[in-house]
Amino acid sequence: MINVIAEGIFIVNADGVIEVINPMAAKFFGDSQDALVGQRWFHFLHDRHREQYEYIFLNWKDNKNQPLSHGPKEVLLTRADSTWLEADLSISCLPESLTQGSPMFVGVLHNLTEHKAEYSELRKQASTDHLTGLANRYNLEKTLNKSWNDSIVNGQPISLILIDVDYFKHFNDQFGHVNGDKCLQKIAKVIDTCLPSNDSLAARYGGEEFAVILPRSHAADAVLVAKQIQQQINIINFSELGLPLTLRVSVSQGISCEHSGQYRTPEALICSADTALYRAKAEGRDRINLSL
Ligand SMILES: Nc1nc2c(ncn2[C@@H]2O[C@H](COP(=O)(O)OP(=O)(O)OP(=O)(O)O)[C@@H](O)[C@H]2O)c(=O)[nH]1
Repeated sequence: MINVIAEGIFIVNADGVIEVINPMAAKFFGDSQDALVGQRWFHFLHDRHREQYEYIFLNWKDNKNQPLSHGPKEVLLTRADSTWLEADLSISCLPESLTQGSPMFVGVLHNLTEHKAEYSELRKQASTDHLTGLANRYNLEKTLNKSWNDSIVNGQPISLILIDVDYFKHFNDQFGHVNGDKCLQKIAKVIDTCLPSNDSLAARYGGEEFAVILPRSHAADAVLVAKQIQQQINIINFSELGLPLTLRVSVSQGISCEHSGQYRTPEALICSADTALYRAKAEGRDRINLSL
């Protein structure tokens, strides 16, 4: 039965030496069944887990109370060809009635590689805006909370820019929603290229509104980034979409900066940038307003 089962199964003695191994477990360990029998199974664990299991197995004989059986735990295998494989490992002590009194253990391995890849893809999708590829609002709020806490702990400033496309309804009405989407993609790309550091984040905040988090940045640094965004957006070319060569878009931007306890929460920082953005709109658009 164990030869056809889709999980990796191996049986080891009290020294951790493999006595029986099924084809799936042999595949996980990266060698033939014959070559694996007689080897200590924990030698195929990544350093991170090897010492722990070696210790448990080698001490088990002196301390029979030490629990060795456990349900699924994530481990990293270092296979015979030195590649890695992420797996769930369960270990159970076989009843003595089955092993003629000598202690034996059965290990069950479940390959996690596909789950991990799917999980990381799902995580990526859950935090990304599908139209622009920027971080979505959920990701923005999560990152802002983290950056905010880091800044407070380290006594560093943090700035936030809110960016809203000007007269975008007019753009959609005149050139169509599909071109509107392409325009948002171009704007997102520009904003992303204006980020000054790896820990800055550009996000789509909502419809035609974007946000930039600038950890370790004073207001003056944020103004420089906003100016760069303004200039680069002003020169976006839409001619390859078949739109007029002279077409120009602009954005209004509101900036807030926390540097010495002005704001009590990340939400207050967002509110303040929003008020500054509102003023930038009211003052005529295509401009940057700094919240004081
Ligand atoms: N194409 C497209 N349009 C969007 C999207 N999300 C929001 N919009 C449009 O963005 C427009 C926003 O319009 P308004 O809130 O009136 O703002 P505005 O026309 O940009 O004017 P101001 O912000 O005052 O300068 C609306 O027409 C929305 O339909 C989107 O994902 N794609």
